[in-house]
Parts: sequence; C-alpha cells; structure tokens
Amino acid sequence: MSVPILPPEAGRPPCIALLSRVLDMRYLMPAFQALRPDIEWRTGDALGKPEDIDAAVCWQPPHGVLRTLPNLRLIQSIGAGVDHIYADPALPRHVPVCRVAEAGMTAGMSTYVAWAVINRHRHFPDYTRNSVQGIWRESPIVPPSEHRVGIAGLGRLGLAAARALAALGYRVSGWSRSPKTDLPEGITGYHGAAGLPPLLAAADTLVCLLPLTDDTRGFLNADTFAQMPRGAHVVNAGRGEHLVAQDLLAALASGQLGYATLDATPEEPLPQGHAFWNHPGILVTPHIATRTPAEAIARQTLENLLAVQSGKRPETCADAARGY
Ligand SMILES: O=CC(=O)O
Repeated sequence: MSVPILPPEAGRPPCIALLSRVLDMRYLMPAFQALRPDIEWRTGDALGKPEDIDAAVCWQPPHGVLRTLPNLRLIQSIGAGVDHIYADPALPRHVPVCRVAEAGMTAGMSTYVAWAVINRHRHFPDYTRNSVQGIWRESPIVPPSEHRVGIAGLGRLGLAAARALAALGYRVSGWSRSPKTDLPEGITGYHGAAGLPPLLAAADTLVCLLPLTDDTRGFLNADTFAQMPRGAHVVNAGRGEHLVAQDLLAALASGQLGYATLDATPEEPLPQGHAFWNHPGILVTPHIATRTPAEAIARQTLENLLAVQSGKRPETCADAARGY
C-alpha cells in the first residue's frame, strides 16, 4: 500500500507538468494521486499559468517548453536515462535533472542482459530455428567461465548486470569513464581511453549500458567491433544512437561480429523494412529491457521536489557538465 508522501496540510499542493513528445504521460496520474491526492496537473497542451509549475516529469520533452517555466525547481526523468532531457537545446541549466533509480528496474535490466548473453552463448537462436523445423542438433557447450563478457558502462544498471553475470559464472569485465573503487570481487575494471582496448579484446560479448552523451554517441562502431574477438556478440541496451547501423551490418556481413541483440535502435519503433528486421544475425526487442513502475516515478518525483525545495540535492541528480 502506498503511504502518502506529503499530507495536503504540508503546504500548497505541488503543481506537476507531464511533458513528452512521444508518450501519453497521464498514466502516471493515479500513482501521484495515491501519494498526494490534491496534486495539480499540467500537460504539454494545457500548461496553464507557467509560473505555477514546480516540477516537470519528462520523457523526450518538447524542446523549448521547460525554459518557459519560471518557477521550475525539478526536472524528473521517468527512466534511468536523462539524455532525452539534455537533448533540449533550450534546457534551463540551473534546474536539477534527476533520474529514477529503483531496485525493480535495475533487476529488470539485469535479467535482460543475462538472458541476452545466455541466449547467444548457449546457441538458443539456433535451437529456436531448429525447433521450428524439427531438427534435433546439438551445439557445443562452452562453460560460462570461458565466456568473457565486457560491460561498457558501470553505473547502477551496468554494475548490477555485471554482478548477475559473475554470479552465473561468466568472466566479467567492466569499463567506465573514471576508475571505480568499489567493484565487487571477480569483476575486472577498466577505465578511460587506455582501458577500452583491453576490455574490447576480451569481450566475447560486449554489453553497452553507457549513458548517451556526445562522447559515447556512435560508441558501437567499426573501430570498436574490429578490436573484439572475431565472431563476438554485441548487446545494445543503451540508446539507439550508441550504434552506427551501417558498421554493425558490415561487421556481421564480414563475420567480425557473429550476433547482435538490440533493445535500442536508431529509430524507435524500428520501421518495417529496416535491414535489422529479419536479419539472421540480429535479434531486435522493442526497448523493453526494463521499465520503471509508476509508483516509483511518483514517489521519487515528490521526494526530490521536497528535497530541492529544502535546499538539498537529491542523490539521483545528473551532473549537468557530464550530461548524465
Ligand atoms: O530507456 C529507458 C530508461 O532510460 O530508463
């Protein structure tokens, strides 16, 4: 049962704008109302008086709107990523931008990544094809301890996926922009430009869980693939813009890569007729690796708003200079 977070008598009800170019965000309203029944709403097409709005809850917000809200104290993403907010060239830079961090969402991503790694490593795409055709044929079994997984991005999601794979017996390495001092035992850490070649050279599967920034856009490109073992597998559970589509197709055609599992694609939904559909070396999932429960979005938004209104910086705030 949800416990109201701010009793109505705690002051003026918060006024929240729901902003998205691609989603009908009104699905969040019951979760907010369960916590704060007197909440006031605005939507992109009915903003009312801009000065009333305290917080904006966003998924790909329309560009330029956030800057028109003079009393905005919080910009809250409904997911782990904040790139879709920093993409607004008119973003009011003084307003904190927060992500959602939630155990269920993190676990969801770990299960997706573990499935993707196991699926290819244990040849399930072949078994699926064979099963349709009634073919009883065994593929070689390589123990997980001989399959090397490299995880690019050791934020909350990357680290949890690394732990899950290590628990299954895989040989896991991770790569981050700056050194990580708190890596669990059994996970090898690399960082910075110098750390990337050794990570790639030892990645039978490379998992991209990087935040999308100007530095990471196009990270999955021909040069990256060329540094991986021949026939390797790439899993993109980051953003479509991490991947250079033509480079992936060329690497699969040459055999440099053996397989790709893509939960994020350059265009979403991926259009009919796109070269990724029906490709024997590509498995596309429709950006479902994980989801954030509405209750967590509502609770964290209200908690974060309360925090910033009392002069505190929520732990889930992104760093505007880094862009994540
Ligand atoms: O893509 C999903 C997210 O950012 O949580």
